[in-house]
Amino acid sequence: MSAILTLNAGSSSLKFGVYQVAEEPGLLLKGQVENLGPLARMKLQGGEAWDIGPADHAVALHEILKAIEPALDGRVVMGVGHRIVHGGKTYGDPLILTEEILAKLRTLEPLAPLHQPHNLAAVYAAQKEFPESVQIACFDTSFHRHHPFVNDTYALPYKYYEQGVRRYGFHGLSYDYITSCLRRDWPELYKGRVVVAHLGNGASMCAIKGGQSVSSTMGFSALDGLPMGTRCGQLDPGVILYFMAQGMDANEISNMLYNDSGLKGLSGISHDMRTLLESEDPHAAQAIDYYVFRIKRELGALSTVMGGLDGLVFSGGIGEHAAPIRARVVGEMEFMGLSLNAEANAAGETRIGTGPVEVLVIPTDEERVIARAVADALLV
Ligand SMILES: Nc1ncnc2c1ncn2[C@@H]1O[C@H](COP(=O)(O)OP(=O)(O)O)[C@@H](O)[C@H]1O
Ligand SMILES: CC(=O)OP(=O)(O)O
Ligand SMILES: [Mg+2]
Repeated sequence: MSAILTLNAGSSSLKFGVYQVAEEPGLLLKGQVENLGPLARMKLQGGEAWDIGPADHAVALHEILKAIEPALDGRVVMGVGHRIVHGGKTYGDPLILTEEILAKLRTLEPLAPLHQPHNLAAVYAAQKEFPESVQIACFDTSFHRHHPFVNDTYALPYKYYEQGVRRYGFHGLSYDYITSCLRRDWPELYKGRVVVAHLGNGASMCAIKGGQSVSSTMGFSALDGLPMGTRCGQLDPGVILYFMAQGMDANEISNMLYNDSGLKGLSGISHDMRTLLESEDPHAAQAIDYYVFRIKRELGALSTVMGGLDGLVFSGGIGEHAAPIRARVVGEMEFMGLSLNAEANAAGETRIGTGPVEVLVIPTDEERVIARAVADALLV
């Protein structure tokens, strides 16, 4: 008997899935270590959750390997699928990792410092733990690889585009999953113009037309676009020049933009939307206002790119669970044909709009997209 393991290192979590090998992989166990930092928690799908104390990605992986043993129940892990956040301009489709490819992926670490090093560390750990398994990379950038040039470039000297300074876009495994749900359950909408808002600790939005990514709010790195838990989102590059002129070096600037900005930096309270929504501090309200403002701005821009909007889908930790954020976005975009069914939104239903633009909440499942890719590789 054999099994598939999936590992998905996000910026605040390490998510995993264990599946039976099949064309449509059969789920055996799913869970995550969330809130990485001093107070991390292990959570298994279906309820069980426990504190594991301080945990970085390495400790989380160790805990996960312990937690999956009963689910494996003697099955041999034949394939481990990894979310690899950055594939650069070379890598798109899922592939079996070799030392040579891993070396190339390591060169992309500076472009995604909150993810890529942890993604690759998980590959080495899995190779050691399951020596008979193949390691499959599934790239977060892949869904966006076919953007039209105008959505793929910056207005820099062209040689930098050729060097790979491009708008890659991320959260592609999540968008891929949501698109597969639309194709199955909302076939008319699937053919139309949809904006998906993946609002997790990292956050981006994507314009998807006829099932294809047209434009994403994220670009060269996972910093651009929406403000996030600790990342700044869209920023005038002049601000970076100003910091440099003040004597800050690249590490200091990077640390500020990736770790100390976004909801955390603006509120001075927390990176976690739950804490901000509960807070009465006016700085929490200001950070939420900015968050909602940017989502609305991007929704307008992405709709324009597609020539209109047929549906908006919320996903990711905040998109799936923060009803007040959804209510504000939808309520403040009525002029574009969005309208909220407040009861359905508060009750956590899938369909929360009253039309004419469809508004949906679809929980993402990056693990399933990864598991399908591993099954494809194992069953050839
Ligand atoms: N009930 C909730 N209300 C508001 N925000 C929530 C809620 N549950 C989770 N979140 C937010 O979701 C974030 C985690 O989202 P997730 O997509 O799992 O993260 P990651 O980017 O690490 O994959 C948390 O940081 C938290 O801000
Ligand atoms: C790319 C990215 O920001 O991922 P996550 O939301 O999982 O941190
Ligand atoms: Mg994530």
